[in-house]
Amino acid sequence: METREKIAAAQRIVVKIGSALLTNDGQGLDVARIGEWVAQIAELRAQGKEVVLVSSGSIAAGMKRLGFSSRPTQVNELQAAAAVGQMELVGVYESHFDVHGLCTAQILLTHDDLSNRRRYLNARSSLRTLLSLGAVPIVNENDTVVTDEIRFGDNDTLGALVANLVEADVLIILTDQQGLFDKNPRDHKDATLIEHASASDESLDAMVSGGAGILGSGGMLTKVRAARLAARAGAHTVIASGREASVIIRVARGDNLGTWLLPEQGRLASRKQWLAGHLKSRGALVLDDGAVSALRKSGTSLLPVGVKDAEGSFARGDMVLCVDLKGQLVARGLVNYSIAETLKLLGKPSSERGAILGYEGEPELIHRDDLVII
Ligand SMILES: Nc1ncnc2c1ncn2[C@@H]1O[C@H](COP(=O)(O)OP(=O)(O)O)[C@@H](O)[C@H]1O
Ligand SMILES: N[C@@H](CCC(=O)OP(=O)(O)O)C(=O)O
Repeated sequence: METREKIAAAQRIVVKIGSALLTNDGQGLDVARIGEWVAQIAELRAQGKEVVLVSSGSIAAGMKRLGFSSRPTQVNELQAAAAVGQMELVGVYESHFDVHGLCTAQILLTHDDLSNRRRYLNARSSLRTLLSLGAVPIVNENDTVVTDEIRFGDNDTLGALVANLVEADVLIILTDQQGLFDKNPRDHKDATLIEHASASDESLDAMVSGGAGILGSGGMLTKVRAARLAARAGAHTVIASGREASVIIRVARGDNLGTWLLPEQGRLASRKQWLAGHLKSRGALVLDDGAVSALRKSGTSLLPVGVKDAEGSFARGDMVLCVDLKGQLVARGLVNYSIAETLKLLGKPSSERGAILGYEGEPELIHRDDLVII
């Protein structure tokens, strides 16, 4: 029987509240319920725990204000709705936290902010400073400056990246369902709740087809993936219903509520966490079986001799995917050579690189410190 002692012992918690829940299925922001979650977060703070809130709801709130009856499809309308709604959202949070004597801080992040190592470190330092000063950071995607290609889109992924950023022990994802079911409960009355599973369990993916509700963006699949991302930093994830009384307090004290997704491995080094969360790649390297097994079993660097093919338009220092001969993802890493140079080095021993390139360069295509196995 699994117990949730590790969750009860958590010192740093990220709470993600989804759009479907926050807006009470489209009826504008559910101000009363937001007040209940805030009171629970204030109680955790009083217990000495640190909490970062990742809150959706700007687009849904802005839609109501601007009179849209359904979620706009045009990017500029989504951006306008987010700009209007974010004001209301943080205003509601601030007035509720103020009642408990807690100060709030708004953090709006984009994909670029977390992909760029320097900005990532800046965001991490700001969040840690805010926590040390006793403020409650409220994070959302900076929807007004992102277009579809570079959006996180759903806030589950953002929640996991924030959990990695602050090295949280637990990520609590509140949504409009009791947790993860073995099939979508909106369509299947006989769906049963999964009480706990390993975050890396691939059989979970087949349970979550069917996408998001009318207001949410990611559905359950992005929550399962977020749990996997958080697990890389050693964090536990609990997916639970935000409509349960005292849900945040109960989950945080280790009650058996919702779905608990466990990390299997220990914390990855901080640089590797950043690599794992770095979602946009510029190309791919196709590895032979020997290279795949060297990476997986021995944790070695990737040498040109084990690479069969390269595609994309990457430059030195860019993120590339490493796939096996069947196209399955094996690793991600920062490549030492451009695509043109990589194509010249394919399959060659590293000792020949000077003669091939006309300069010495590094022996590895990707150094093991810049590589994260998937
Ligand atoms: N296996 C599943 N278990 C629970 N919910 C599921 C499952 N598969 C799909 N869903 C859907 O995921 C929705 C929650 O995701 P979403 O609408 O994105 O919410 P949020 O805004 O809280 O992120 C649920 O309302 C449900 O219809
Ligand atoms: N940044 C968006 C959130 C997108 C969204 O709805 O995400 P999710 O709550 O994960 O379904 C907003 O504030 O509207």
